[in-house]
Amino acid sequence: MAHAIPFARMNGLGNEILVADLRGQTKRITPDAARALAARAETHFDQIMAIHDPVTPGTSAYIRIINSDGSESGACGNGMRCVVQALAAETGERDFVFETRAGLLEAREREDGMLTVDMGKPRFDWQAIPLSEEFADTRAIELQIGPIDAPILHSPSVASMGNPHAIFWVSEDVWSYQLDRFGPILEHHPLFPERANISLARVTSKASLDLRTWERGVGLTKACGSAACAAAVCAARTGRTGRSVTITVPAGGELLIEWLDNDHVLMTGPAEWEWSGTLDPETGAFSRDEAALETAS
Ligand SMILES: N[C@H](CCC[C@H](N)C(=O)O)C(=O)O
Repeated sequence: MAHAIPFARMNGLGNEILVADLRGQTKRITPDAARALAARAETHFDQIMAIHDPVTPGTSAYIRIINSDGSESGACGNGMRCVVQALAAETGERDFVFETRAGLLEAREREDGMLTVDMGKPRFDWQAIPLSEEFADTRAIELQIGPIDAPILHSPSVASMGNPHAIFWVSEDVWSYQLDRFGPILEHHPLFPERANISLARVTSKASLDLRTWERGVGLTKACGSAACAAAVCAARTGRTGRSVTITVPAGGELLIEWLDNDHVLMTGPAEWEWSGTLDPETGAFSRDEAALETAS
């Protein structure tokens, strides 16, 4: 591999993340490389967080977010926590300002090792999400799946956290719905010209909810940080919860989401390093570091 770059396999509450270091060079991870990495069990991922040199002065890095189908997103909460943990370990710094396609965001590693990312301000206007037709009130839009007179899922809240989200409120266990069947249909629904992340949320108290997500460009994942933020703000906005919510995700872990008075959404949770290696950003060929292999064997 002539052009190998370092990367780390990590996860954020089970959301499978590759953090790739492209600082100091102009190369980008190609969609083909992303799909090749996603197709192999060892490197199968939900998102690649590609760290590039900063573009805007005063920022720590520019982060490109790549889904497993090779498409790009403006936000990835779980991946951003992984980036913070990796860079904090490398530099000893705790506070960072990152730039993504969706703008600037601040993040930090706390003393207790938890990672907090300021996911910015949610957007609720229909053009920002975006929707393909006008809805004056996005707290509940007209969209349903199942029989017309007895829909299985209906009236989602929609929001943008830098990426599009639809949140369907359910009263049964989030596992009792066939999200693997409905997810792809709703992700590609004509109402969402840029497709959408589709979540099922069950409110369990005024300060907690269970969440399961079908991710745009990926499929079912074990957790989705930006969906957790979207679900929390939509829950607060519709009076289902207060503005501070603990979200339980399928892998069993928890994220704390706080919607501050200044409209910013803070997400706090863990990240975990699994192993490191090098990869070719053009082909996706990779190898694991020997030290990691020794530890694993
Ligand atoms: N796993 C991510 C979401 C990735 C977003 C992506 N699926 C899209 O919007 O295309 C998260 O923790 O926020």
